[in-house]
Amino acid sequence: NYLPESLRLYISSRFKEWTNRFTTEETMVFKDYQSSKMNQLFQAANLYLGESLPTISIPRVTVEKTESVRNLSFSMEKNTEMTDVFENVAMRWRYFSDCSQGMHKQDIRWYELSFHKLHKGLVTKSYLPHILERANTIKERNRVVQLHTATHDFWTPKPVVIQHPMTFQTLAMNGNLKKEIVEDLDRFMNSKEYYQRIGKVWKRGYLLYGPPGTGKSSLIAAMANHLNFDIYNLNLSAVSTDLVLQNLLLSMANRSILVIEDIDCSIKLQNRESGIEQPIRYHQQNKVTLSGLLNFFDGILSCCGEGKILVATTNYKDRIDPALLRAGRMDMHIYLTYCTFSAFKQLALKYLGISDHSLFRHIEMLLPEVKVSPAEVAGELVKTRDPKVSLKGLIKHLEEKLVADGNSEVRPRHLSSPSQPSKCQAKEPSISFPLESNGTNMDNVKSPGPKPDVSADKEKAKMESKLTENGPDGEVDNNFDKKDLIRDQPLCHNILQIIEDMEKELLSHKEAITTLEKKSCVTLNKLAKIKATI
Ligand SMILES: Nc1ncnc2c1ncn2[C@@H]1O[C@H](COP(=O)(O)OP(=O)(O)OP(=O)(O)O)[C@@H](O)[C@H]1O
Repeated sequence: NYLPESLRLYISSRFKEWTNRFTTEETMVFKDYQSSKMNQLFQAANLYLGESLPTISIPRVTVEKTESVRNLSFSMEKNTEMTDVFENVAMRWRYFSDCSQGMHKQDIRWYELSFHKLHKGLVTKSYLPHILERANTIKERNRVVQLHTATHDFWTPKPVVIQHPMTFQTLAMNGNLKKEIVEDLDRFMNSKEYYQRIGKVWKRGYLLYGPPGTGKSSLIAAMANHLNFDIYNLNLSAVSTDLVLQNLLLSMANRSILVIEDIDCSIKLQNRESGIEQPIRYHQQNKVTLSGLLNFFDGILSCCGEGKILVATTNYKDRIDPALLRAGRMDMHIYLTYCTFSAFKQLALKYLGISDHSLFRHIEMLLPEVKVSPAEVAGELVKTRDPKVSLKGLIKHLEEKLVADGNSEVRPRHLSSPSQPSKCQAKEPSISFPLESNGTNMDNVKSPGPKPDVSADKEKAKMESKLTENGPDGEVDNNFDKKDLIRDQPLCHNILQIIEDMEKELLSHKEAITTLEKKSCVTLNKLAKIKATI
């Protein structure tokens, strides 16, 4: 205390210098944050050392398991040390943590790595790169698939961990198609150097299209699980401008799948060909345009990050602007179709644990005749665990659908065009024909025509009842007087018009009945054939 401080500091630094001459050890420090940025070497060391901690003898370790990782994580306790051996050289690691001084107190953490000074070259040139590479592998292995959604023009800060059980093993799909998709994904993932060599951006676009319930969302989940990629789900109609769209894309992590579901619902059809650039949403303040979207596919997607996959889904491929569909934007168009027998067998194995059954033959005959989605088949199979009961339920469902599909096409001609409604629609004919042959009725088939005008109907019903000498309920109307007609010219004119309308309507009913009879015969024949085969 008798010496001035500057002199004390000088003496202590010279003393350290002098003692260092005799020490053979060197130490590197890895702080968790460097200039307020996360230090990648600290993180890498954390993962790398954590991997060997369960295998070495160490008095205390911290173990944790969080939702965002797959496996247990081990880390060193404060002020403890361990030794790692790399190329026969001992590397001594110590872990420290402390509380920072100042206004905002926060934890600071750091590792110290000590080694013989002769091995400094080995540490910087080989050991540290090895740690970084190993940490990347561990990170990938530990990763769980997360779902990011965009709200208020940003990705949600807390993504949801998806534990979707759908994988390519459980996805029921025509064997070849599944194989082709998996091969395409694997080829893409292993082609980073190839893309670089040919000067192409490392990205791939898939268009999934097909009727509802044919497994488009399930396929996306299977892709994400296969690649262990996060999913970024983008609803274009919730994005306000092209600029926001760009920012959203730029903030996506690498190795992720961008999903745009129901792309046909978000984009104004043919807006390029018409020459008028329409916003995707029609409210005035929204300005995401098709050209914005194309730039987004070609430009931004091309320059940011690597290994990006884009998946767009639609139920109606023909509603999408061709500009979006061309190769380079959508490289693979995957049509997901109604349930085939091969897909059914996969579902039966998954849901009932059976690979064959005497009822399979019946189902094999029915499936090509019925438009049924895998989702519907899965819905039937999941109802009970008893294979026989479950398969019988499915057969009943398929038979009912077969009959309904066949008959729903049959309707009086004038009703099939909603833009030209019949003048005599009040009674809603034909739609609810009961099918006596098999007990199925058509009550659930919707009328395509507009709702009838009830007041006008009452008037017509009155006229018609007079003409037919029957009341609206089919009772005989004895008050009808034919002399009234001769006296009243305008009334005659109206009646003639009604007669013509009724004739037309009756004719169309007749046609419908004939077609229905034919269809019923075809359906009955089909069922008879299936029965006979069984
Ligand atoms: N190919 C399939 N293999 C196994 N299960 C399937 C398949 N397709 C559909 N399913 C089952 O049906 C459910 C609904 O299917 P999914 O949501 O994938 O269909 P989708 O084509 O995306 O339908 P939408 O067009 O209505 O969004 C799934 O959760 C899954 O259980």
